[in-house]
Amino acid sequence: MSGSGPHKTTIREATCRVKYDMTGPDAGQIHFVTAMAPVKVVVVGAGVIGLSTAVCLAENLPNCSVTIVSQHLSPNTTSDGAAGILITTEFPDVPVDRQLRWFKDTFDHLLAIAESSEAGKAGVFLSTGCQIFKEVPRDKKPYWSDVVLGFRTLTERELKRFPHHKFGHAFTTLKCECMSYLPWLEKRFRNAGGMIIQEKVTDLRSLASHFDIVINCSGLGCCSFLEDVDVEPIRGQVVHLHAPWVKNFIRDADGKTYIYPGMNSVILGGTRQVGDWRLEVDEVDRQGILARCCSLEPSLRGGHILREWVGLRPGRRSPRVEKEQIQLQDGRKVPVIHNYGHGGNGVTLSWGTALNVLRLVSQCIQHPPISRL
Ligand SMILES: Cc1cc2nc3c(=O)[nH]c(=O)nc-3n(C[C@H](O)[C@H](O)[C@H](O)COP(=O)(O)OP(=O)(O)OC[C@H]3O[C@@H](n4cnc5c(N)ncnc54)[C@H](O)[C@@H]3O)c2cc1C
Ligand SMILES: O=C(O)CCC(=O)C(=O)O
Repeated sequence: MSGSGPHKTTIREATCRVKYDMTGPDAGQIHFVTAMAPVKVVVVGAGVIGLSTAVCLAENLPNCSVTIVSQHLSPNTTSDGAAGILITTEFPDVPVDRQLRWFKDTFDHLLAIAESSEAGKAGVFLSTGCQIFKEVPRDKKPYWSDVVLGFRTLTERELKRFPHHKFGHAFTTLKCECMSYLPWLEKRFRNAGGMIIQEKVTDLRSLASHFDIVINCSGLGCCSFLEDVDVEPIRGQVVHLHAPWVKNFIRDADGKTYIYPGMNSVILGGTRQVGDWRLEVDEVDRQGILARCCSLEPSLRGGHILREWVGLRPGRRSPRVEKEQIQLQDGRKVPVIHNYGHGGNGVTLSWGTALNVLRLVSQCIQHPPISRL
């Protein structure tokens, strides 16, 4: 954090932390908390990864105070523009059972929201459709098939809709629209006593000098203060179409063409341009997206464009969810927990990787390398 400190920066309704109810059943714990200063945790980033992580920590660790420091807030993060469909790929450097847990934890968390009266406010709902393949895949049943609902193979009759494709899956998954979900999470975070500071971090070390534990959820932004040669942008362009008659999603398994009906528009995608930092809408990309999507779902030709958007996915061979330690000049060792590099799967893995961070922070608190504890 820069020398200006939290009070001189843009603090959005900074709320005080009132974790313990003096009159509640946990009144006995008040003594403990007031006698011991809370562990000060800072989360860098307020996209879907940062907010999910901050909520998990603030709601589950009563002896921690949690602050988010973020350059951009909703609706100006990459997460805000994501299609928000829960679907995953396989990362090469993470054991499959760990990836499965990240996905299942996220799915179960969002399914509970979709089934609750909060669903509309949070922008989370079930979505049914199919994923189709131009060639029959070697692995006909992906490792995540039991996480989604009603997974099955497409019938020959269903496949007739897609003459250029030879195989397909049908299933029900979730769609989590971050334009609604992020403000909803932000409110939940503030209700748990969390504080948000809008500021750019330029150096983790100086941030660490103000906190006991640092959590890095800065997505592609980590490039500005971290040396990680594996991180690169993967540009994605989408078109929002008004076509309310389209109810089911269609995804080409190559990941380049998809049609995702949402609350207010159908999202058509996409592009995956590795190393491309351009944020402007590209005319040629738009024509390609429309042509490919209309060839899968010809009725889209009757829709009209509402808006277009470009985002840069935080590309990495595999997400980085792990702990390291940095040593400050005064000798103090501060744990830094990374949670970034989710590529095109950040919404899909958001709650699962946040819970993973919660487990890592809990270990730090039980075995603190923090000199003041
Ligand atoms: C077109 C498109 C469609 C997508 N569709 C899906 C989908 O359907 N399903 C899915 O799972 N994923 C999807 N994704 C991927 C998803 O958007 C990302 O994986 C996800 O947004 C990453 O979240 P994040 O919180 O890590 O990053 P971001 O949303 O980029 O958030 C990073 C945060 O860190 C802050 N920050 C960065 N640097 C600094 C700094 N130096 N100091 C302070 N703060 C900093 C930023 O301001 C921001 O608040 C899509 C992506 C694109 C581009
Ligand atoms: O891959 C998909 O189909 C969902 C959209 C997405 O995740 C992306 O464009 O990054």
